[in-house]
Amino acid sequence: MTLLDIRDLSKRYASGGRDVAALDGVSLTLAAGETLGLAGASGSGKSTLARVLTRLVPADGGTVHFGGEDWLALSGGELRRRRAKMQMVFQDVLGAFNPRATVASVIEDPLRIHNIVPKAGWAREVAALLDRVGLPASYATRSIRDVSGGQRQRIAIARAIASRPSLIVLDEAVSALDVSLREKILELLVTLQVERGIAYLFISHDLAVLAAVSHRIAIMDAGRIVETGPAAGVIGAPQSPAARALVRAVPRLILQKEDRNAV
Ligand SMILES: Nc1ncnc2c1ncn2[C@@H]1O[C@H](COP(=O)(O)OP(=O)(O)OP(=O)(O)O)[C@@H](O)[C@H]1O
Repeated sequence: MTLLDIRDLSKRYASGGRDVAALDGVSLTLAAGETLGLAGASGSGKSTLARVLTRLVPADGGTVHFGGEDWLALSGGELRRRRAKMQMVFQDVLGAFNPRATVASVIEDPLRIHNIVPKAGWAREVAALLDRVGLPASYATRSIRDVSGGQRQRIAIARAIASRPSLIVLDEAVSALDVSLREKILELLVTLQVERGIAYLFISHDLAVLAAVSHRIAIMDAGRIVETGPAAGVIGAPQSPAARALVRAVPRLILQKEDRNAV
């Protein structure tokens, strides 16, 4: 079942006298429960796509249907309500939080905003979500600034799944972590996906990361999707110059991993 249908999305930026087509006719689909890996060189438009999809910046043209709804046409209270279903995890998104914010308050936000459980149930729900991402319930009272980078990403994932989304957009979500932490977070994400049927748009400049989690991979270059296919195909036999350059940058051993089964 198609969950996300992106058609001909465009976004231009004018900066310093330059006019940049950050998104230049991007079309992609994502099935329920699927991971689509999105790779591309720096500046190819990956983060712009994440920001347009999550409604942080407006598109100039094109359409997005999410769960069958005209996603870019939603506004106000309707958009706020529907946002429960599309969450995001960016690179250290919680690092920008108020240093006095507690872990509990960060995870309670979506419970409150989306009215997931009544206030009396928040503490129990926060404890369950922390447990689900591998952290003790005692972390709830810590300040968000007093936890490590890896723990912060676990908390960001707990916050993202709190509103029971059908899609999570992850933009370089594991890029700041060292290799062993990164693997653990990727395992957690795959387990959560299997348990809850969540689809991921998984953005990374690192094909080795995408090889580990993606069912399909799309390659971006200069605001365009230049290649899409099953992960094993794109990595094993890249067709476009952009995909070939990304594959060349990854050690051979890592790419010998088995492809994830198609959903
Ligand atoms: N707010 C902005 N103002 C002006 N130009 C921007 C802005 N955001 C992005 N761009 C430009 O749009 C293009 C795409 O940028 P984007 O950040 O989406 O690429 P990216 O693939 O995510 O890169 P990276 O991997 O380095 O994050 C780049 O040329 C960038 O300079």
